[in-house]
Amino acid sequence: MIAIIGAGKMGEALLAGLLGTGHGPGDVLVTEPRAEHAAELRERYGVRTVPAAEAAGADALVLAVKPQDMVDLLDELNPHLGAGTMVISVAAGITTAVLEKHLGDGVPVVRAMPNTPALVGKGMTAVTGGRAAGADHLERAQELLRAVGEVEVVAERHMDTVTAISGSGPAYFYFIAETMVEAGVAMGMPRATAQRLVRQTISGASAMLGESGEHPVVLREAVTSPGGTTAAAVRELDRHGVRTAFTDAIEAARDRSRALSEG
Ligand SMILES: NC(=O)C1=CN([C@@H]2O[C@H](COP(=O)(O)OP(=O)(O)OC[C@H]3O[C@@H](n4cnc5c(N)ncnc54)[C@H](OP(=O)(O)O)[C@@H]3O)[C@@H](O)[C@H]2O)C=CC1
Ligand SMILES: O=C(O)[C@@H]1CCC=N1
Repeated sequence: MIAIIGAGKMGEALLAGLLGTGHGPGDVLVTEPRAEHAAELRERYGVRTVPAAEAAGADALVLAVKPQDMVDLLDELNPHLGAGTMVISVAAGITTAVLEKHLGDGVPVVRAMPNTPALVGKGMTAVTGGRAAGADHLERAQELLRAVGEVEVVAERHMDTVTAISGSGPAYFYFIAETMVEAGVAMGMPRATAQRLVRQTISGASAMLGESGEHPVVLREAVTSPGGTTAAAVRELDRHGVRTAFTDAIEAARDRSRALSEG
């Protein structure tokens, strides 16, 4: 049995992803404190919603509450954890040491960082195990998360960088998509046309990146005709320091993830 505590944006994406890839609604319990949202989840997914104390007995317990709510939740769960329960936290910044401190030293914990494309089975998740998590726990966690996309095992020291790159990463692409649509509209293009062009362009570019195995520089060079439009556009991006802005943005996300572990 899998239990998910916190069915917000990420918890629900994992729930929908798991149910869409072979897990039955009878295999998943959900804890959601807001009665109205809990009723929606029961209606939409056919899952059972239960109090946290009951979810704590599941074989795999996924914690998807905000980092700021995590310590209170861990203290609440501590007395109710099942003997064989493995805890998987997806919270940004919350270290395995914090999880172990509040759940007990012998509890197998896995820190994971998924992303919202899990909703459509295209997630990218990085995982790292705590002190009591053996190879079998890490394998079980990977198997569970592979249901919603790809999984990579990383050393814990990389988890804040993972959070900044793949955890927050989808937002950077939506930001670019939004900017491209608005640019088209500003130049007089109907909004629906601009949206269609941008959606298919980003989805096509990302399919090429995923399927060709080429470095992004090679793919960008193939679009950049000598003396052409792309070269003019890239020169403007460089003039405005977009590369530096992106690097600074990713560093800020990493630093925010680190700060979240400090409460
Ligand atoms: N969004 C994303 O792309 C990603 C998020 N994450 C991580 O996932 C976690 C959740 O983020 P996100 O989904 O964006 O945030 P949301 O605010 O959308 O979700 C948090 C959910 O937790 C619920 N909740 C709060 N306290 C409890 C509790 N004690 N028991 C059960 N449920 C509770 C909230 O309910 P209510 O609304 O009623 O308060 C809400 O539904 C964070 O730790 C974040 O770092 C990780 C990777 C990507
Ligand atoms: O914005 C956040 O804090 C979460 C973590 C990664 C993506 N969303």
